[in-house]
Amino acid sequence: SRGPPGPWGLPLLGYLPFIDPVKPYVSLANLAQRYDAGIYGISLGNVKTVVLTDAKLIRHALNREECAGRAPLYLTHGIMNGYGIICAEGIRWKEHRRFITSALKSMGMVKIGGSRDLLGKRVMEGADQFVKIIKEKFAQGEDAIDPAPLLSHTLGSLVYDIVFGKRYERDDETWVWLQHLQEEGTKLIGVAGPLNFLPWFRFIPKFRDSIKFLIDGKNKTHDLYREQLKFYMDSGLMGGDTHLAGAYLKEVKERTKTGNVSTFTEPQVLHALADIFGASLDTTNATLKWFLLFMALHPEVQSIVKAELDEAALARDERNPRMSDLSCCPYTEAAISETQRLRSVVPTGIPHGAIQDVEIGGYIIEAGTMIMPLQWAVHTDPKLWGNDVMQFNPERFLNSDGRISKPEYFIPFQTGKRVCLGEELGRMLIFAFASAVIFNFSVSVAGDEDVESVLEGDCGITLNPKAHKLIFKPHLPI
Ligand code: HEM
Repeated sequence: SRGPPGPWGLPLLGYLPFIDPVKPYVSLANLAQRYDAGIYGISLGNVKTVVLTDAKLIRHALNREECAGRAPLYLTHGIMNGYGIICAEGIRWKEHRRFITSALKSMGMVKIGGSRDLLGKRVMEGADQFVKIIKEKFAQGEDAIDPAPLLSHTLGSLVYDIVFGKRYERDDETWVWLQHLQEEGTKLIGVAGPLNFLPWFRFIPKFRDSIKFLIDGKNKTHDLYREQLKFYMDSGLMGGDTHLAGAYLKEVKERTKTGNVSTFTEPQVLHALADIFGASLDTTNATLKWFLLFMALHPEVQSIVKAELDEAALARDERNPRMSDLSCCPYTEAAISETQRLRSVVPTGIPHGAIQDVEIGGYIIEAGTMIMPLQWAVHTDPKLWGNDVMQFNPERFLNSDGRISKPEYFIPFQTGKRVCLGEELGRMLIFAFASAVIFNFSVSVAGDEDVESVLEGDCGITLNPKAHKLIFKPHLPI
């Protein structure tokens, strides 16, 4: 048996010292150019890693049961202890993946049907909040605005409502605190951070503090969620099919009655709800920040999107976009896809772990190996996308009759056994905010921004643009 080829590393550290800590995905993608099969092996500290950069191999590997585990990372296994859904494996993962998928369907995360319309309307109303706040700011003479905190609040409270059935006011102390934890947490938990690979790093003060922050944060947020669940149980108000917390409580009640609690225990439910909140918010938030930035930098694209949205609204004789417009606004959808391609929000991909030895691309991957589907390499490969691969060009997602066309090697949600289970909700959230903003405002970059640097971004678990301000000019007088 032989493993995939790869570079030599140092004892203990492996290849880690040669990876740019700011842009690990770029180092890993550059390294791929030495190994033309689209697969190579490296050691990251004590974690054996196989990096996949070929879309076909990625599709093949992520479809295999043997590759459906998670990587043995300290931050995921050490902090989450295998609870929840993102880090779970085996029976726990299967039960909760099935449960959450079906609960989200009942809440309206379906491609067609009446419940989708309800969820669509709810999501659109969440996006209107964003528009409303920007208009207020504009009326007060504030023209250059940092979109990040406003997105974090409006998108965040919408997602919180979907998961926990509650909305917070913008200045609520608990809510401000929760947003802060969420943001700092995702910064600290970078997939390629050294803590994951060198467990002894946790004795270094800086890292010890990060871990303390993460664990304290986890415990305190769980206290908050537990209180919310207790309220629903005591009051019997489980919220119909309007939030995931209620769905979980009903399931637990049912299972307790029939003596089949299985993995539906309190810590598991808390971790699962926290996972869904984080997984939906961080990814859509980062995507929207990139989208608004690209719109601001490409006025010609922005005006085509605006015209398309106008036409769709006009056809319905209405003054605002609707979720159903997603199916008749291919250019807008293409602009969103192009955003997801040019700035993969999880550039290293969310790694898997091999549960058993498995052969991929003619090489043996041993049980316990981390499998990294390097989205960045696939999404910036000139052999797939052409020489203008680093340019923002939505047209590459349109076919000759103007319809949306997404190639198989476009994998922002990954593929296979653990493919993002919230893809449809993610698409709805992004379309709602993207369409509401472009419909209402002309967006441009504030004059004094260092665009190059903003575009480089900051990479934690997700890749976000660096802080920046945009100018939102209402299309209609307000
Ligand atoms: C732009 C939006 C989003 C992007 C780019 C995105 C991307 C991803 C990726 C790359 C994965 C890893 C899949 C794998 O391991 O093979 C993932 C997993 C996951 N996503 Fe999303 N996601 C988005 C939105 C959402 C939303 C809205 C939800 C809410 C339900 C969600 C819930 C999850 C969950 C629970 C997992 C773990 C699945 C598992 O381990 O079985 N995501 N997502």
